[in-house]
Amino acid sequence: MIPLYHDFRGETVVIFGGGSVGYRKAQRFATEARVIVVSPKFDPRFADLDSESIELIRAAPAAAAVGSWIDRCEPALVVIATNNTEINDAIDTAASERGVLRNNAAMSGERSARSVVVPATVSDGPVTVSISTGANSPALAKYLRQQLEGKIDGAGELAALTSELREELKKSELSPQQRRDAIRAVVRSEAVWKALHSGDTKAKKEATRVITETVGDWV
Ligand SMILES: C[C@@]1(CC(=O)O)c2cc3[nH]c(cc4nc(cc5[nH]c(cc(n2)[C@H]1CCC(=O)O)[C@@](C)(CC(=O)O)[C@@H]5CCC(=O)O)C(CC(=O)O)=C4CCC(=O)O)c(CCC(=O)O)c3CC(=O)O
Ligand SMILES: NC(=O)C1=CN([C@@H]2O[C@H](COP(=O)(O)OP(=O)(O)OC[C@H]3O[C@@H](n4cnc5c(N)ncnc54)[C@H](O)[C@@H]3O)[C@@H](O)[C@H]2O)C=CC1
Repeated sequence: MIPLYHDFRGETVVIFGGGSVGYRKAQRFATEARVIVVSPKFDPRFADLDSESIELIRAAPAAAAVGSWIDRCEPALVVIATNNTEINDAIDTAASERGVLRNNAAMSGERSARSVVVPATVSDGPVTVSISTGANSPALAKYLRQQLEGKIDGAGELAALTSELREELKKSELSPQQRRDAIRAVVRSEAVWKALHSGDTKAKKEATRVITETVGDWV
């Protein structure tokens, strides 16, 4: 399996099943997408959710009706998380027939076309590290995520800083090779990471110094 990143802003995600798995996936996708959860019962934690992006629909669609629910919601992704195997299979088939991406939470192992896996994720700003065990061991994915938590602190800020520096470098006389060397030196610099971790404003100054050290005068 090859990981890809998908921008869900402005998109709809439909989740069938409002149990503990439906709740976790709803929280996750509501950070970007509009989320619709279809379920006859909801995990009590949904009542405390303060998110305008999540709509709860109390219904228990029959196997023959799930396709029309998908047609009405026009989702970018369908999450399959009911405790009813027959319904889960019917949703999987209906989404597949429509060419809609689906995340089947009730299934492990090999996937077919457009059947995607949700990885465990560690984020710092726009930087995300995702862990998948190829749909073999979710508990291991979670454990590895916990081990990585806190390890990428500062990466979000460094992404923003290097993005700014790349623009500045493009305006200089440096060759493309020199610009690449400069950016590579900045992201590897212990002094830059140290400045980011201490939360002061010296990171840009440090990065500028590292670039000069690497390629000479450039400003
Ligand atoms: C295939 C996949 C499909 C998908 O959902 O995309 C899938 C499937 C299944 N999970 C099951 C169980 C558990 N899942 C978790 C936790 C997570 N599961 C997630 C992803 C995935 N789970 C995908 C593979 C990802 C990969 O490639 O590694 C995470 C990473 C992301 C997320 O869902 O948000 C999230 C951790 C988030 C975090 O904390 O960072 C825990 C741990 C816990 O609860 O403590 C348990 C109990 C322990 C255990 O059983 O391992 C079962 C059996 C259900 C049953 O027994 O009935 C199935 C179905 C089956 O195996 O048949
Ligand atoms: N991917 C993952 O991380 C995990 C997946 N699972 C699997 O995911 C599924 C759901 O697990 P849980 O949330 O723990 O179960 P749960 O029993 O807490 O929730 C299932 C929900 O589905 C609803 N439901 C029943 N019929 C429905 C229908 N026709 N349409 C819509 N909703 C319907 C129920 O009312 C309930 O709210 C199970 O198949 C389980 O094996 C379980 C644990 C983790």
